Amino acid sequence: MSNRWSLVIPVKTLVAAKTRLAAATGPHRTRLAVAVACDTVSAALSCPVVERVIVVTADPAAAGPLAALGAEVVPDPDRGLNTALRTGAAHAARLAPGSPVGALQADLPALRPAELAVVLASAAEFDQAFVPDALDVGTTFYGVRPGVPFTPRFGGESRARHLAGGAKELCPDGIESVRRDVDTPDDLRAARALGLGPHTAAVVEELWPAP
Ligand SMILES: Nc1nc2c(ncn2[C@@H]2O[C@H](COP(=O)(O)OP(=O)(O)OP(=O)(O)O)[C@@H](O)[C@H]2O)c(=O)[nH]1
Ligand SMILES: C=C(OP(=O)(O)O)C(=O)O
Repeated sequence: MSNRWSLVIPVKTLVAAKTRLAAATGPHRTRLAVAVACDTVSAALSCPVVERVIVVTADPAAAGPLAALGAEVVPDPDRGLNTALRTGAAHAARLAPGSPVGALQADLPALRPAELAVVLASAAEFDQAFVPDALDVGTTFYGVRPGVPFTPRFGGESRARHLAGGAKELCPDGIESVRRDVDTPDDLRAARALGLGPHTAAVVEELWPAP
């Protein structure tokens, strides 16, 4: 039994990823998607209550750099986001059956380890818990205590589905970086204002130098 978390981070095949940023990023879209995932995974691995990060992806161009950071990579069966998450959680259960398991979106480029630690400490008090995204529409984190079925309901308006599924909603002050996922240029501006991780900052500074 451990109170440190196994976190599953799903990374979509890059050719299909971050399409809402396509017009803004042109040929740099997939490079930005990898940078964002690298910052998310790095911050998660730096969080003291995270035991391991399991990345689920079918894309070798994402798998390589994320494994180099210290993530374990599990192949994606390519049957959608929630199947990818369940696949990662099953891997976690084999490695550490007594540990809590969480799913964290890969598009949190401003993620701060201390804010993630606040979320995980709070989530550990409930059978199932989740964090709504900054717009209160989607979800950025969903997690369960050891022994509780892992039932992610991500995709689109998932906040309402996680609530309906009985998960406790966590949104204390001071976890902005955990809630700030990046799908659109406006999201990227908001994440930049919070403070981007180094991989994303390097790409963003190159594409849109600060005045
Ligand atoms: N492994 C895996 N990850 C996925 C899949 N679908 C979405 N994701 C991941 O789930 C998170 C949310 O993805 P979406 O917002 O739906 O897709 P996106 O690629 O980020 O953005 P759009 O193309 O603009 O929708 C991101 O971390 C994605 O990488 C999937 O089928 N498999
Ligand atoms: C997949 C989700 O959201 P988004 O497409 O906004 O990243 C979600 O919030 O469940």
